[in-house]
Amino acid sequence: MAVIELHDAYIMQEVNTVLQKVSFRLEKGEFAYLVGRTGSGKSSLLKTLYADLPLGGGTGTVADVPLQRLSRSQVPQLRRKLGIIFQDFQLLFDRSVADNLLFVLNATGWTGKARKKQRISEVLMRVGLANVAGKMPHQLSGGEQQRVVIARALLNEPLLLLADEPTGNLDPDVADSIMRLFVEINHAGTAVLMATHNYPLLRQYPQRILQCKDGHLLDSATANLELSGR
Ligand SMILES: Nc1ncnc2c1ncn2[C@@H]1O[C@H](COP(=O)(O)OP(=O)(O)OP(=O)(O)O)[C@@H](O)[C@H]1O
Repeated sequence: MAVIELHDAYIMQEVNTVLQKVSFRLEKGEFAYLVGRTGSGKSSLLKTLYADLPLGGGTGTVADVPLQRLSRSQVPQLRRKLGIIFQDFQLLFDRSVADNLLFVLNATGWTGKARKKQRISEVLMRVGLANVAGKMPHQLSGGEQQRVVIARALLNEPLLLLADEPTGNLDPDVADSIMRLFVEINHAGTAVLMATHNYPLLRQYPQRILQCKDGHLLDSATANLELSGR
C-alpha cells in the first residue's frame, strides 16, 4: 500500500513550476530522504504533500486522500493522518510542553481529559522526554525542543511523517540522536520522508534517496544519483 503516490505531478510556487512530471510512490513503512540544492524544491514538494500548496497538475494521493481538487474542508482530514515536522510548525513559546501537545489534541477532535493526558505522556516517553511536560519550551535545549516537535507529530499515530531539515541547527551528536529516533519510529511502521542537507547522516543511515534537480525529481531506486555538494 502506498502512503504517497504522485503521477506526473507539477509542484508550483504561485505561477512558477518548481518541479515537473514528478512520479513516485512511497510505500507504507518506507523511509526516504529528500535532497537537493537550496531552492531546488524540497520544501515545495513537502508542502504540496500536506496541502499547503495546491497540486499544479497531474495526480497525487497522500494517505488515501487525493490531492487534486482538494477542498478546504478536506485539508484537516489529510493532516490528521500525517506528522509534520517543519520550520513553519514550531512550538508555541507562551505555553508548557504539555499544553503545546494538548493544543493539537484539541484541534484534532480528542475528548476526555484523562485520555488526552495519557496520550501526552505516551508520546513524550516515546521521544525520551518523560519529565518535561510542565516545562516551558525555552527551558529546553534545541535537541529537546526538536524531540517535543516530533512527539507532537506522533500524537495521532500518523501513517507518514514529513520532516523538513529536522536536524538543521543541531550539533552533530544531537542530530545523530534525532536521526536514531526517526529510524526507531520508522521501524515501528511509520513511513518517513525527510528533507535534509546532512550528507554525513545520509551516509551513516543509508536509505532510498529522492533528489530535486533541475526541475525534476530523481530517485535512487531507479537511477544513479550524483550527490556531490549541496
Ligand atoms: N512562498 C514562496 N513564494 C514564491 N516562491 C517561492 C516561495 N517559497 C519558495 N519559492 C521558490 O520556489 C523554489 C523552490 O524553493 P523551496 O523552498 O521548495 O526549495 P528547497 O529545496 O526547500 O530549498 P532549501 O534547501 O533552501 O530549503 C525556489 O526558487 C524558491 O525561490
